[in-house]
Amino acid sequence: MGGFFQIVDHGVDAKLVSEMTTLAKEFFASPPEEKLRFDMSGGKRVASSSPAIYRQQVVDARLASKRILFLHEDKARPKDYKFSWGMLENHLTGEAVQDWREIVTFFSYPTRTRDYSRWPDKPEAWRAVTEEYSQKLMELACKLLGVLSEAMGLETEALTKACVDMDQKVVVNFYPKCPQPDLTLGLKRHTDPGTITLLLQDTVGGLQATRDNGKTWITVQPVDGAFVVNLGDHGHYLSNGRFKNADHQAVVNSNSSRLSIATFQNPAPDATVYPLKIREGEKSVLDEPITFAEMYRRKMSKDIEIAMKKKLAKEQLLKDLETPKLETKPIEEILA
Ligand SMILES: O=C(O)CCC(=O)C(=O)O
Ligand SMILES: [Fe+2]
Repeated sequence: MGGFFQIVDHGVDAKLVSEMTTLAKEFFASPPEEKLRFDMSGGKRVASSSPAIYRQQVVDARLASKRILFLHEDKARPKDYKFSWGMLENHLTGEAVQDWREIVTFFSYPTRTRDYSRWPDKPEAWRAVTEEYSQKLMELACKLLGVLSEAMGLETEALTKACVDMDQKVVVNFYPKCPQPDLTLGLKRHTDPGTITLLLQDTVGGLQATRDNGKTWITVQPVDGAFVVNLGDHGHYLSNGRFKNADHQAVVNSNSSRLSIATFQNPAPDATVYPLKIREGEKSVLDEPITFAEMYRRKMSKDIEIAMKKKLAKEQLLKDLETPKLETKPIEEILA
């Protein structure tokens, strides 16, 4: 289905997986102040040497506090509750950010870049469990990349090597129950930028894939103990489009909250992005080799462009609705 497959018997201990989810649920049940200590909205890695980035983070954290308080203070919700909380503005485009989710992120590889001060220290066991989980998932991801390399007719290490010093980021997504789920999304439609993603989802379900450009969406049914696997843009380019970068989104519902843990395997920022093999008669999906950082920059600016266009179209529509319509007839009809 649309670029996803699920793996069972993957060798990651079931106990480790259940500890990881239990601790994550405990974290999201903690008070907003506690969670905000680890706010990473904007997805930035903390660079302590860069005061500009640090300031940006403080601003983001304040914005996000509104978001989390809205979510948790039921008392503050008016009776005729409308979709009102997600209206944080993207400071670049003015587009409303409407994802109905909270996230916590662990930048876990390369290990030398780990900043434990940004890893939640509560629940206490979480750090050690996450360390083990991220290591096991790194191993599993490399195994999968080995199989995929062989499927491309390359040496087992080909895809891993192309990542140079592979990055890993663990993102824990918590989607609270939503009173009006049809007005929002847990996570807007996207493709993951990296090489390969391993997702652990609970039994609620909400991940959806498409293969007809968003006309229909198919739910990726939860399979107990399985990892949902998809390739990202980098995997797509390296395979010259043979492996699809899965187009997906997450929906929310009014009955229960949902938890998913996404482990993203990305190449190093300066790794080269270019097909590893171009089969006879095929054209390269890329005009020239670029770095992963450049690939990511292009993706982001394209996303911003699309968001801007949408915003302009919306504004135009509102303007059109305001202008009274004059009846128009061809001149011949009027003169006839
Ligand atoms: O929660 C999900 O099912 C999807 C998560 C996802 O796509 C992501 O974090 O990139
Ligand atoms: Fe994703």
